[in-house]
Amino acid sequence: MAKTVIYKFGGASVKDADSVRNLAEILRNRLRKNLIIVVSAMGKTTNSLESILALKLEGKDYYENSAILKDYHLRLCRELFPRDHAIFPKLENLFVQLENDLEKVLTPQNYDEFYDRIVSFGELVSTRIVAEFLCLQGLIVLWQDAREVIYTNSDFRFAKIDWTKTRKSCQEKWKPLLENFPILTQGFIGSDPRGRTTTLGREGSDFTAAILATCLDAGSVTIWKDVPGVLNADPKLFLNTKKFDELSYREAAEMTYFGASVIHPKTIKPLANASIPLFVKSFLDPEATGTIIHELAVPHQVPTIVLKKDQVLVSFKVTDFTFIEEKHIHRVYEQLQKLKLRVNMLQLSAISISIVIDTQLFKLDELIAMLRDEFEIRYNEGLELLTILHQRVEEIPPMLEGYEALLEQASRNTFQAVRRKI
Ligand SMILES: Nc1ncnc2c1ncn2[C@@H]1O[C@H](COP(=O)(O)OP(=O)(O)O)[C@@H](O)[C@H]1O
Ligand SMILES: N[C@@H](CC(=O)OP(=O)(O)O)C(=O)O
Repeated sequence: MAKTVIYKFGGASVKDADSVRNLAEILRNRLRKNLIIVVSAMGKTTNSLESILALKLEGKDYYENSAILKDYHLRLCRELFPRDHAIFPKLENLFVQLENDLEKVLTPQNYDEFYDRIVSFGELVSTRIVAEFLCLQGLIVLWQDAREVIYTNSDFRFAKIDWTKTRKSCQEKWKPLLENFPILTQGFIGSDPRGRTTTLGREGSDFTAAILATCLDAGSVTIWKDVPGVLNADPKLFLNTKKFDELSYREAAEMTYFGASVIHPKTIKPLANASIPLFVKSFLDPEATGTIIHELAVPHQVPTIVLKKDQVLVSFKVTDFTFIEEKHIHRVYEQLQKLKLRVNMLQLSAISISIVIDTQLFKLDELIAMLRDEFEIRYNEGLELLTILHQRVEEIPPMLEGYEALLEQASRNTFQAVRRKI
């Protein structure tokens, strides 16, 4: 029996009617049984839903924003479907459901759970539209709810996969279906033991593709992007980028760890463990080869630049004239763990611990509140974390021109700086 193949289409590949038509063209010659198509929310829908949530939390009127979001999806559908198509009442129902959910009580305490219920809507609506459009084109796919197979714990917004349960349900529920039809489903979402909607972390649809691939012993995963493949820097930020034809799992994992947003950081590990190749291909040039990520003995050593925005540098200084000891580091890390904050860069001096973390609503205030009795705490927001892998010395100064470097560190293979525009 043919192995399952997973395709993942992100927000950019379904951002407007032409993009959805393009997706259908990509599938026209590729649609087969044992294919899962994972689709994200359309365009910047997840960001829009986050803005609606932020307004609601501040007690402000979000009606205009939700009307704009509804109008965006409706306009897209009007370009794709005849006026009397069943997608229109379906869309209407989904938006009524969103409005009802938005009317419930939101507090900082239930924010994460509320967030997951609301933002998952982006994927639920996009998959309905794409599935209906494919069927209209004679490309028959089965719409399936990812929450019926992707099981997680209840860490809302950053839910962890229950691999045993997920594998079992993939094998029992979806494997038989795949023998007859391709399945189209949502990225990014799952459900907790109480059936509540969870999400896997922003940009988590790539990870969904990897989870499904692992649990269904797939032959490959292809993520369709608006770039020719994985490049040695983000082409939206840097000129003269070079495409990797192939990368080892390790190299790709390292790039994503430091923030190369082309692939979600959790995607590589499960695929590497199961030796499932990951293809990164362009939805704008689907016949081009793209990048293959697989086992590769010889690493590239090509200088690779990764830029992570929205960073905060926090320094914890001991106040009692002692020096930094293990117990201080332990205290800071303990609190970071409680808040589920990951350290992107760490530097120790005799009297202080400096960490760089992603900006996240409420979390910095909470961290400071937890540790202010033990340390003198300072922080700088709105920073960028620059990482250069396989750096050449002459490449570093131009990267810092026009910037103030607040923190720098280098090893043989990696240079990092936290920078801010002067
Ligand atoms: N090293 C890199 N190689 C290619 N693209 C990169 C790299 N680093 C960042 N990117 C960015 O990743 C984007 C594609 O990822 P993303 O926008 O998350 O796709 P989607 O949401 O459609 O899945 C590209 O448009 C590019 O700007
Ligand atoms: N829609 C979610 C999940 C996702 O992965 O989206 P994309 O594939 O467009 O990065 C997000 O924006 O976070």
